[in-house]
This record gives sequence, C-alpha cells and structure tokens, in this order.
Amino acid sequence: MGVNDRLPDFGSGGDAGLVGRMIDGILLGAQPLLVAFFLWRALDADPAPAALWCIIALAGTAILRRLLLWPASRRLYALAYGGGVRMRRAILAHLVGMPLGAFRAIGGGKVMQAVSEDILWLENHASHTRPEIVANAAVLAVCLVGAVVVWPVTGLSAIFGMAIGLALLSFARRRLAVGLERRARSLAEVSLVLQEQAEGVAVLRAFADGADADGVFARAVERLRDGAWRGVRKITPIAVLFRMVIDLSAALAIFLAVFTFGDASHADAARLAISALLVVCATVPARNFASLSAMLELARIGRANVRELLAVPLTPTGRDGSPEAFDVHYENVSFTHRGRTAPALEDITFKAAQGEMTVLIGANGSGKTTCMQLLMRFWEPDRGRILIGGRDIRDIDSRALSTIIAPVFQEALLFDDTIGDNIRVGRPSASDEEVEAAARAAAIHDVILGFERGYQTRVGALGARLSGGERQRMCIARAILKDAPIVILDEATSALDPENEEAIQRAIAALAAGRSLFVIAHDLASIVAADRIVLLDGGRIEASGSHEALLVSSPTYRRLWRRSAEMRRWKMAQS
Ligand SMILES: Nc1ncnc2c1ncn2[C@@H]1O[C@H](COP(=O)(O)OP(=O)(O)OP(=O)(O)O)[C@@H](O)[C@H]1O
Repeated sequence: MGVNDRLPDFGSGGDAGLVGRMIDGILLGAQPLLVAFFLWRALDADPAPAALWCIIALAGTAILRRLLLWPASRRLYALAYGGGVRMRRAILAHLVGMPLGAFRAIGGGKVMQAVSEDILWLENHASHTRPEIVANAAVLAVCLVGAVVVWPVTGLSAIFGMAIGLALLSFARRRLAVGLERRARSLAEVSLVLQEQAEGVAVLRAFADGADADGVFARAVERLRDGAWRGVRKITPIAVLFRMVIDLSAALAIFLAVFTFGDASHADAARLAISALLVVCATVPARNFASLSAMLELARIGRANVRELLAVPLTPTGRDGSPEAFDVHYENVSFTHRGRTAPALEDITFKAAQGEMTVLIGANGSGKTTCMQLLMRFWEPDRGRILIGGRDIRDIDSRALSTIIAPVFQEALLFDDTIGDNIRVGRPSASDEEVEAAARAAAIHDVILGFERGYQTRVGALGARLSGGERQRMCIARAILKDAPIVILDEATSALDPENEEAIQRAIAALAAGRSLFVIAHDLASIVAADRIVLLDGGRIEASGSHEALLVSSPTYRRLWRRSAEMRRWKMAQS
C-alpha cells in the first residue's frame, strides 16, 4: 500500500459543497453584471422600472446565495472535520505500529505539530481555502468575461495584467514555502520544549524560578519569532507587489480603453464605464489570492509533514498467531542503539521457563531495559534471535505478540481520563466488575474509593492526582486485567514508604501468579524468590542462576547483595 493510500482524504474535488461555492461565486460575480445591465437599460428607456428590476434581481441573487451557502458550508465543514478525525486516527495507528526507535528519531514535537497545526491547516484547506479559491476564481472569471463582452479592450488588457500578477504569485510560492517551512520547524521545536517544560514544571520552579528567561523555551520561542519574521520579510514585498500589479492592471485596462475610445458614441461611453466597473470588481477576488496562496502553502506543508510521518515503515509483522507455550529464549542477542558505538547488549543467551520469575539486575546502563524492549520489539536485535514458545518473535503477528506481553513500566503512564478507563486500557472490553477485581488484586481499590467519584474520578494529566506508588499500582491493575501470560515489570527506583511498598509487593504477587514474570530489579531484597537471576554488566551476562547459586559463584553479585542489604537497613532506620 502506497503512502497516498494511507493518507486519509478530505473528500473529492468535485464535491457538492465545492460546486455550491462555485455557483455562489458565479452569482456574486453576476451582481455587478446585473447592475451594469439595468444601468444600460436605464439609458435607453424609463429608468424607474429598470431600477425596480435591478433591485429585485440583486435581492434574488442575494437570497439564492444565502440558500446555497448554508448547505454548501455545512457539507464542507463536515468533510473537513471528518477528514481531520480520520487523519489523526491514522497517525495514532501508525505511531503504535512504528518501531520505537523510528518514533524517537522523528521526535514528539513533530508528531504534536502533525496532529494539531498541520491537520488544522488541512481542515482549513478543505473547509475554507479550497472553496474560497473556487468561489473567488468564479467571481473573477464572471467579471472579466463580462468586461470582455461589454468592451473587449478593457477586459482583455485586464486579463493580461492580472495573469502577470498571478504568474508572479505562483513564481513567488517557493520563497513563501521556504519561510513557512522554517516557521513549521520552529513551531515543532517550541511544542516539544513546551511539553518537556510542562512535565518538568516542578524542576523549573525549583531551579529557575519558573521564569526560563534565558532558558531552552525562551530560546525556542525566539527562534520561532525569528523564523516567522524572516518569512514575513520575504513574503511581504511579493504580496505588496502582487496587489499593486492587480490594481495597476485594472487602471491600465481602463486607461487603454479610454485611450483607444476615439470619437465613439455616448452609448459606447456607457459601455466603457460598465466594463471599467467590472474590471475594478474583478480586482477584489484577484487580490484575495495573495492570502489564499499562503494558506494553500500551509496546507501543502501540513500534508507533506503528515505524509512523511505515515511513510515511516511499520515494524514488520509476522504471520504466526499466538504461540502455545510461553517460555522465552534469548539466543546470542546483540544490539547497539542508533547513534551509539558501544553495544547495549552483547551475545545475550538465557532461557526463562514458562511460569517462572526471571530477574534482571546490574548497574545503571548495563542493558536491562534494552533487553526487555527487544522482547517487545521496540527495537530489532542486530544479531541473534528471541523465541517465545519456540517461535521467533519476528514470525509472530505484532497484535498477537502485544496481547501475550503485559509491561509495567517504571514511569507509570496514565492518561487524563477516569481511573476506571485508565485501568480498562489493559482490556477495553472488561466489565466494571472485572476492572474492580483487578484494582482489588493490585491493592488500589481502597485508594480509589477514597475519591468522591470513585472509579469515575479523572486522574489529571499524566496521573497528577495520584502518588507515585498509586500510579504504579494502577498500572499493575491494568496488567492484571490484561491477563497476559508474560509480564515485564520495571521496578520503581524511587523510595517508597513501607506501607506503599507492602501494597506494591502484594500487587506484584497477584500479577505474578501463574505467569512468566520478568523483573528489572533495583532492590535485590525482593528477588530472593526468583527462579533465575540474570546479572548484566556492560551489556554482557556476567552470571546467572538462583540467588543461592550466585552468592556462591559471583563476587559481583555478592557485592551488589551486600550493598543492597546496607541500603535496606539505612532505609528502615530512616523510617
Ligand atoms: N534510546 C537510546 N538511544 C541510545 N542509547 C540508549 C538508548 N536507550 C538506552 N541506551 C543506552 O544503552 C545502554 C543500556 O541502557 P539500558 O537503559 O538498557 O540500561 P539499564 O540497565 O536498564 O539502565 P538503568 O538501570 O539506568 O535503567 C546505556 O549505555 C544507555 O545509555
């Protein structure tokens, strides 16, 4: 499927709404023609009936226009907003299927820019810019054709002059595009910095008094201003020149007509005046093309950005369904992160039997998270393979793979939605009773009932209304609800109070029951019961085995164990 097939459309060019706007333009252009016609009649006959008919005709076209405009606009806005929804959904679906590495390379700012600003310009294009172009072109055409018919010299010279102006505008589009593209890039940068700063507002307040006078955000905003200003400086002279050419072409057309008038009759003088009126009327829609071409360019940039996002290849998915067994086997897996020289993992080989608990330990940066990310196919190994139930994970359909693995990350990701719906992310079809059972098992039910609106309470952006420990238990409840045979748990590093810790341990025990559990452990005390401990050092397996076996065989493990025991004693003394 090509990129164009994936790019949702905003309705075809020949849509009824556009036809409506075209007829509206023709009627608008016909109004000066009607005035001209009745003026003409008034010269030869009794002016009173001509004036009356003129008013009736003008009122008639005005009413007809209103009657047409209403359904046409409704149709166009429905198309625009419908297209916007489809496009935003397509982007989200694509992001979900994209390798995490590719997503990070694009950057969150660009994604936010695409779903907000870029799609807004595309919606605006469908509801406003394109219909306005059609309507203005219709007015322009009617006025100029009328001018040619009434007095060819005026009409033809106006067409010639305005064509030069429009050619100039299309020639200047490249300059316009450069300025607007720079502005779009700066805007993406500003939204990324704003997001980072909004999330880290507490840090900002503590360290920079929240002002960020010379900080990253201020610099990004200044770059946006400079980019926009540079664009304006490039565009303004062209826009001014274009409007001047349009106005001058009308003036020149009238001048030429008068110049070639010779000794024609009074009737001819009236025709000339009417053609001059029509040419002046034509300058109004012609001038509008300056701002419309800027909007056209913004929509083009928006479309190109969305297309670029949708062109990122998805993680190739296998054809096999879910495996029947859930033992996990790493076979000589090596992997280096993009942009790094040292491998994050080197020749990793170990087996995690079904239903057992495997714990990964090691110093910061030793490769624990990367090891688990490879299991979820966030990245692809450079060498080696990972098997689940004897099947290479690359051969398993990506949806099937995601249903058999439930991750609980350290940064508990909650959406600004109700508590119930945040848990239901684990299994969208779950009933209220099932959500509540999962919350009970994760030792979070009582906390939820402590809120006035219980499960209907909104958690706030990123779960701001919950504590760190509560957020993590929410995520454990989500994983329990998912009921996947393989669970990955990235243990929290932050110091939890004993009560919270006890609740989390209960939640983890509920989560582990009957499942293959992988734990990225930071505190060794909780892992004594593990079936297998894998000790990583600089991306390599230094030792693996049970707690007792490692105490005997691995000096590094003994050292880590002693340090962890000291930390524990210190924490207990503190509390
Ligand atoms: N997205 C990334 N891009 C580049 N390098 C990365 C990326 N993620 C991790 N790394 C690097 O890969 C190595 C292993 O990192 P990883 O996060 O897997 O270690 P970890 O053992 O989980 O660390 P921690 O205990 O601090 O969470 C580190 O050197 C890290 O800097």
